[in-house]
Amino acid sequence: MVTTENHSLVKIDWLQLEDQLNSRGSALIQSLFNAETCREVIAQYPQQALFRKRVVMERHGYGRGEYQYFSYPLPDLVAELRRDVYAGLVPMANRWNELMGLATRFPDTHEEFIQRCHAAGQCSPTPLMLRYEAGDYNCLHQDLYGEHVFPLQMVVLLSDPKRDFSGGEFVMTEQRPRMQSRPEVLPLAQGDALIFAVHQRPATGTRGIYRLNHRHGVSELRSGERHTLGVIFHDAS
Ligand SMILES: O=C(O)CCC(=O)C(=O)O
Ligand SMILES: [Fe+2]
Repeated sequence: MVTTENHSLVKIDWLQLEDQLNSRGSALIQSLFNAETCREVIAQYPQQALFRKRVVMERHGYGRGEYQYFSYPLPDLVAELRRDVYAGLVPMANRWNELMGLATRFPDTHEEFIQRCHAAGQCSPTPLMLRYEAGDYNCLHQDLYGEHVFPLQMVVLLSDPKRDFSGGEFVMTEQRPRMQSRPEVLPLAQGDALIFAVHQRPATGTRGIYRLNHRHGVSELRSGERHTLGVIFHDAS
C-alpha cells in the first residue's frame, strides 16, 4: 500500500527550497520517494478506476506519449503530498505574488484553496501520471487550467534513468521580457521531485522587479519507458 511513510517530506527545508526557486525557478528534492514507492505508484497506472481522463498527447499536438488525470478521491499518497507540499510552499507563493504586484493571496490550507477553485467552476482534479516510450516527448507548456493558478507545481520521476530509459530529460525555459528563452535541463534520479514555477516568477533587475516567464517539457525518449507523477495545486475547469 502507498502511504505517507513512503516519502520523506518531513525532511524538507522550505526556506532553502525558496532560495533555489528564487534564483532558478526550480528546486530539487532528492529521493522524495524510495524505489519501492516509485514501483507502487507506477503500478497504479493501468488501474483505470483511479483516473477520470486519459489524454493521448499526439491527438492534441502536445507531443507524443500519454497521461491520465486522477479522479477524486485521490490516492492517499497523492492527496497527502498535495496538501503538505502546498502548505510548505504557500508562504513563498504569497511572497511571489506580492513582488509581482498581483492582488491574489493564497489561503494557508490547500483545502481552502480548492474550495476557491471549485466555487469558480474549477472542479476537476489535476494530479496526473504520465507515461512515455521511445520516441515520446512533451512539448514546452504551462499547466494553466483556469483563472485560479497556484504559481508552483511538482513532478516526481518514478522510473530509473540508469535502468528504465534513456533521453527523456525534464527541460525548463526561462524568458525575460522581450528576450529569447533560456533552456535548462534538470537531471532527475528515480524518486527525485522537482518543484518549479508554473508560468511566472519575480526577478529583480536594475529598474526594479519584473516577471520571468517559464515553460516546461520533456525531451524525446531514446529508449525504454518513463513514468512521472505530476502534482498541480489548482483544479481544472
Ligand atoms: O513528465 C515530466 O517530467 C513532465 C510532466 C509535466 O508536464 C507535468 O507534470 O506537468
Ligand atoms: Fe506539465
